This record gives sequence, structure tokens and C-alpha cells, in this order.
Amino acid sequence: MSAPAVEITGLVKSYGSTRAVDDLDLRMERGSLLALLGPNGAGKTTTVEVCEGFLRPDSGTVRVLGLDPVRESAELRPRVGIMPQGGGAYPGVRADEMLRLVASCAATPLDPAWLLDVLGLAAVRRTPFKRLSGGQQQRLSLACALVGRPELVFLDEPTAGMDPQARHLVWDLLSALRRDGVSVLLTTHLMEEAEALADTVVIVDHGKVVVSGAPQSLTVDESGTAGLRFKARTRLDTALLAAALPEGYAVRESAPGTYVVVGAVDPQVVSTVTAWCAQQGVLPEELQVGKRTLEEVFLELTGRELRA
Ligand SMILES: Nc1ncnc2c1ncn2[C@@H]1O[C@H](COP(=O)(O)OP(=O)(O)OP(=O)(O)O)[C@@H](O)[C@H]1O
Repeated sequence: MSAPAVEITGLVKSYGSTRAVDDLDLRMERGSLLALLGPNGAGKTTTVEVCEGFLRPDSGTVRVLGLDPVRESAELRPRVGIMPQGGGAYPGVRADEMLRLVASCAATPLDPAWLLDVLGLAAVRRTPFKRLSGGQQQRLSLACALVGRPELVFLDEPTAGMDPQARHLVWDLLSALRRDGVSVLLTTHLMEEAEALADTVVIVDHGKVVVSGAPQSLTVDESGTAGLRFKARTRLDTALLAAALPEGYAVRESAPGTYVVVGAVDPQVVSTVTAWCAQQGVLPEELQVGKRTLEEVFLELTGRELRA
């Protein structure tokens, strides 16, 4: 059986006294798309740079396509595509020259003209890199990561700074790659990107995995149902509210002033919650029945906003 696309065990990486990655485990199956989601400074880039072989772990093991990314980098390089954060190129090089140059290093490259077209760059193919907009530079950098037909790609914030139209072009291309069996590991702090694309989302914070799983499984609550949430003043008596509900329901204050009713929601449950709030003289704001967003998952687990 072939090794996983990426397997990380107990990864620790510090910069001086800053522990950027703190005992992180991760497994990514071949042909899947994994999103490392977390706020700024969570350790996403550091994790990816260790996988790319640019940084050595302080401790722990990392295997990419079954290989050690530092010791076996020569074997890995032709099989892996990399889009670093911020990209970069010679300022004077034209978009198509740059992509053709990268393609010339690969055994069986994709057609550069096709890739420029798919990424909405055909009209600027003769434009020097430094004159491309930030979003166009990002797309060219993505094209460079993909043109060699890699088995696995690492994309560090691939859509940062793109307008919604460009972002959707990139999402479509990444979905197509995944359908073709390419393994994709991307970092993002856009939860809608993770929800739209990923088979597996790994939410990281302070260098640790907070939670991981399929987006559909993370966004239902622990009872496996859609759940009910509302906001109100802090420190409501959650035990009292739970007692007003049928047996088996639980109520938590998941973050200060955010309440979650865990259990199957039906009209009677909504009515009981609002009636109980009325008795307490409390207005339940933003009352919501349905799946959580990944933003809410992060908030409930860390007490902080993902975008903060
Ligand atoms: N070269 C470096 N030297 C010192 N500290 C660093 C260096 N690179 C990263 N750090 C620190 O390590 C921590 C993790 O950074 P990292 O870039 O891996 O996070 P990130 O999740 O990718 O963040 P972002 O979303 O902002 O890119 C942060 O506290 C950061 O300041």
C-alpha cells in the first residue's frame, strides 16, 4: 500500500523562544485536499515549510509521499509542487516566459498556455511580473506550482489578496486537480475556503491541532445534529435552561455570551428556549438553528475569533 501523502508525528519547531509548532500530528491521504486553517501566527507556514524540506524539525517526524523531505529532497522535488506565501519572481520576467521556464524543468508538463487561460491570465501573458496585480502574481505563482504535473502540491494561502472572481477560478482549478487524484495541502485563514474545498480540515492554533475532520462532521455539534445557538448576556444559568428542556439536552456557554443547545432541534425546543429567555428577561440574539460554521467551531473550542 502506498504511504500517505503527508504524515507528521509530534512535530516541534521553535524560533528562539517562540514555539511555532508544538507537538503537531497530521495525516493526509493521497488524492485528498487538506486545509490547515488557523489565525495568523498559528504555525501553518512553519508546518508547510517543514514538509517542503525548507526547515528541519526540532523533533518529531515528517514524511511526504513516504520520504524524508530534507534527506530525500532530490527524489521528492520533481513530484511536489510548491506555492510559497507571497510568491515571487524576477521582476522583469514576463508571465508566460516564467511559466515556460518552470515547465521546461518538468518531464511531462501541462501546457502553459492552457494553464494561463484557466487561471484568467491569458490577457497578461506578455506582462512583466512586476506589473501584474498582487492577485495576478499569486495566480502565476500557483500556475508555476502546478505546471510540472506534481503528485502533491503545497499551497500557502493560495488565494490571499485575490478578488472573489479570481478566488473562484482558483477554487475550480483546485477542485479539478483533486478529481484528477492530485493531493493538495493548503493553508488558509478563510473558513469558507476550507469549507468549500477540503476533504479534511485541520484547525490549528498556537502550533497545536485544535480539531480535525471532514468539514461536514465538524459543523454538526457533538450530538450529531444541527443544534441551536444564540447570544445573550454572559453567565446565564445554563443548568436551569437545560432543566426546562426534555431529558438528554445539554446547554453550554461555549464562549462568553454565546450559548449552544446540544440535541435534536424541533419547533418545541425553540419555543422552550425563547420562553425560558423571556422568563429571565433576556433577549436571545442571533438565534440560529442549523449547522455551525467553522468560524463557530473555532470560537467554541478556543473562545476566540478565527479572524481576530
Ligand atoms: N523566521 C522566523 N523567526 C522568528 N519567528 C518566526 C519566524 N517565522 C515565524 N515565526 C513565528 O512563529 C509563529 C508561527 O508563524 P507561522 O508563520 O508559521 O504562522 P502562520 O499560521 O503561517 O501565520 P500567517 O497566517 O500569519 O502566515 C508566529 O509566532 C511567528 O511570529
